[in-house]
Amino acid sequence: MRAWVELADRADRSMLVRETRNALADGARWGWAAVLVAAASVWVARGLPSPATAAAAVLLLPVAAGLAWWRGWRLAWRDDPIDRRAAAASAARRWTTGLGLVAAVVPALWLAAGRPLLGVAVALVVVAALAELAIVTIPARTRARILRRLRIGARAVARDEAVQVGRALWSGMTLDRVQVTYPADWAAHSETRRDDLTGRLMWELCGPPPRTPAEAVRRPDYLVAFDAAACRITLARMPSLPRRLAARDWRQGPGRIVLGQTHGETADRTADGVPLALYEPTAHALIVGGTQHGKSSGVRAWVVDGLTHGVWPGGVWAVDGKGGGTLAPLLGRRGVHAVAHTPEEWAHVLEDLVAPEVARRYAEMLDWRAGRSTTRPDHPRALVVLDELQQVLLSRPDLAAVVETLARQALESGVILWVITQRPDARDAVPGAMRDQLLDRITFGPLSSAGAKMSFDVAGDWHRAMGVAPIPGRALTWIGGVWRTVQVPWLPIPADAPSAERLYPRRAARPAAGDPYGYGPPPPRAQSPASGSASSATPPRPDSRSAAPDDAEYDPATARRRRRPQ
Ligand SMILES: Nc1ncnc2c1ncn2[C@@H]1O[C@H](COP(=O)(O)OP(=O)(O)OP(=O)(O)O)[C@@H](O)[C@H]1O
Repeated sequence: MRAWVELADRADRSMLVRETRNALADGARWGWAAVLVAAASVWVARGLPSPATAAAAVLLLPVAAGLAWWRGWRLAWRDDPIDRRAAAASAARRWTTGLGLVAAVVPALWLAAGRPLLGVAVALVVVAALAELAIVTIPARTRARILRRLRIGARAVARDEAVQVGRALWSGMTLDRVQVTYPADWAAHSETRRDDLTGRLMWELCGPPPRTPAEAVRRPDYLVAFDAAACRITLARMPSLPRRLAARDWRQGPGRIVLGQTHGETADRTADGVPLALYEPTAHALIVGGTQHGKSSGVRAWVVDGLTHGVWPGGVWAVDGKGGGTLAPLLGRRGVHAVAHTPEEWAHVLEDLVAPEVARRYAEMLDWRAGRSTTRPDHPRALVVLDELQQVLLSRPDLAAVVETLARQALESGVILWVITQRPDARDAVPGAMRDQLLDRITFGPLSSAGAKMSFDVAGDWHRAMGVAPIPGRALTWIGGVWRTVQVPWLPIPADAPSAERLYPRRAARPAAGDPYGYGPPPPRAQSPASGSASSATPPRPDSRSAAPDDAEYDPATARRRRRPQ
């Protein structure tokens, strides 16, 4: 019994079984309608042979019509005309089925009474015709059903009959694009209203949220675009991406990282037929995703790509709060200042290496802007990766002040922060002061609606995050106001795959003796103006800036660009 129930449950969940059942049901109804019309035509053509049959038909048809009307009225007497019409249509379909059945079975029985073989042959022909009709009309009926579902969903949210669903483009039974037009007086400006409508349409198209990874991988991905001027929403299906993209040197030119393979229309360039999303970091980034979806591996690939393409001329520091070791292959590489795995190392890197460097740069920038320095500071872009910052602050709450200072001063100092977390919706996963600074957003795998909202609060468009499948390395990015789905390059660890070594920066010279982590000597501590730095000891007159070799405003991005190797 249990096995049967489980089998029935699985059949219910199977898209194929569901479509086949719908097709047979719909097809049978249409088939019965065809049989009914054919039977009536034959009957009329033969001159209404039997008065008794004619009388039965005359009686039966009004009874059927009356019962259909009554059923429709009873089912929906309280509701609006749309529901009433839908109920009446469903009742009419059932009655057509019943009458069609009578129209097919009665003559077959009548024939079979004297000539059984002929009766069986007629029955077989009817069944075959019905089955064929059901099969041939599967695509048309599936399309009509999908559009009907969208119409019902859109109207339920808009509460207005003027919502129109149309201009659909199809590939077979797959909906590639559809437009939903809403009335001009509909409250489309309200974010919750838009979210409701998009959520409902996505639900109708993609089904309920997936329960297993396999379901999620099969789930289609649609992009939603609002056109306020035309009062229109367009849902467009995203073509699928590869499940793995091997890392390589894409020759994207200096200063840019290859985020991954994306869809043709959002690609920045194509390399060997692969549409690529490129990234030139100018803001801090929040990187989010459930466990094992490829966050740390993706960051490793991007850091390495950046190091080998001059994106981080100021170098990289990494604080691995999980201590998982995914970033360990970066240790000792050229351009990598430090990778910290333990609480002592986190403190050393943040307090002794990163904080002084940021403070020094910040002081130089202030001196320049205040006119106290004649030399425009040259701050090559550097990167600090903070993986599971929550863990770091849990073990070392004393580092909170350093982290807060970083959040305030890093960007102005030409230092970019990448903050990685598994739980964007957890309280204190990322300190509030820092979170507001993380403008670029990247999520790996699917998110809960709360997680999606927290990750993409900047966009007000969070429902897009629901469509990304839990494929390792599959990410959704919100950078510079553009949504992109990418498959991030997979860069193995050289210890596992020695052939990957050539993609990493070369190893630096052996660490000096007495250097516990192999990080090299810390950079000089920042000196406050009061302590007598070169620039503050003899503050130049305000107009001395005009004598500077380059008197443009200080801009960390420009400073970084000037230093970028060609
Ligand atoms: N870009 C990718 N392409 C294909 N597979 C990947 C990719 N990135 C990661 N993987 C696979 O997913 C596994 C987990 O990756 P990773 O440790 O980076 O995930 P994570 O999200 O950081 O997980 P956690 O938060 O638990 O550390 C890897 O061991 C690898 O097998």
